[in-house]
Amino acid sequence: MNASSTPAHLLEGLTTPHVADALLRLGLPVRCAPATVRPLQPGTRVAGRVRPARHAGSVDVFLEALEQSAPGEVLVVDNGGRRGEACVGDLTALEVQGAGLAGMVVWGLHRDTSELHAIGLPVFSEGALPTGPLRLDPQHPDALRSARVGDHTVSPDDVVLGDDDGIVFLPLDRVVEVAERAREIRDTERRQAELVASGVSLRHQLHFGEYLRARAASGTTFREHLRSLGGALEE
Ligand SMILES: O=C([O-])CC(=O)C(=O)O
Ligand SMILES: [Mg+2]
Repeated sequence: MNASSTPAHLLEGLTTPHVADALLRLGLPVRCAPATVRPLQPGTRVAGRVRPARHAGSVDVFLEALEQSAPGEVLVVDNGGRRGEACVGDLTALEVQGAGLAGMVVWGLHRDTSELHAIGLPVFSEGALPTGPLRLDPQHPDALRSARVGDHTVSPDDVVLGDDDGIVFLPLDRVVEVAERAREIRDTERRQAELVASGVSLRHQLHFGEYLRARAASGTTFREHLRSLGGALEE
């Protein structure tokens, strides 16, 4: 994969809502991390191929994942959303950064918050807790092959995009198509926003009066109406 075709490059200028809407339009599953997975630092963005690791009480699984990783990937840590322990901190972040990865997304908690701010690696997690793990469980057989994030299981066949709205996953082999569709949606929405700012209401742009009449006459839904206009907004 050359630099101009990396997932991060293809997704440049797109937000997670643009990508989520593109996935929906293309009939692909819209897989988001739970809304509790937030960027440590507001304004953080991360994009890259998923490098999964399932944590079982020790950071060695992260070191092992990095042995198999490539620069530009994003370490996706599955700690089962555990609330009783942090599983990544400054040392893990430094190692991830040193391996050239683009960031870390954690379904679970982190610690060493002030050091993480200083390191500056993009980190998304569900919050902080002082204690690391007090357990050591057997490693899951798929510990380096896939990671669960909320309801979804992701692997190196997936790409992750994160920003202030959270995290969305998309299939690696569809990134070009998803990005293209997301760009169309973004451009349509930007034009609509500019028009609103210049005094043309969204209701006027979306022929809202016609929709209300069609709904009364034949039960047309707003989504059907938008589709008939080729509009954006909801998807
Ligand atoms: O010990 C841990 O669980 C993780 C940690 O603090 C670090 O990576 O610095
Ligand atoms: Mg630490």
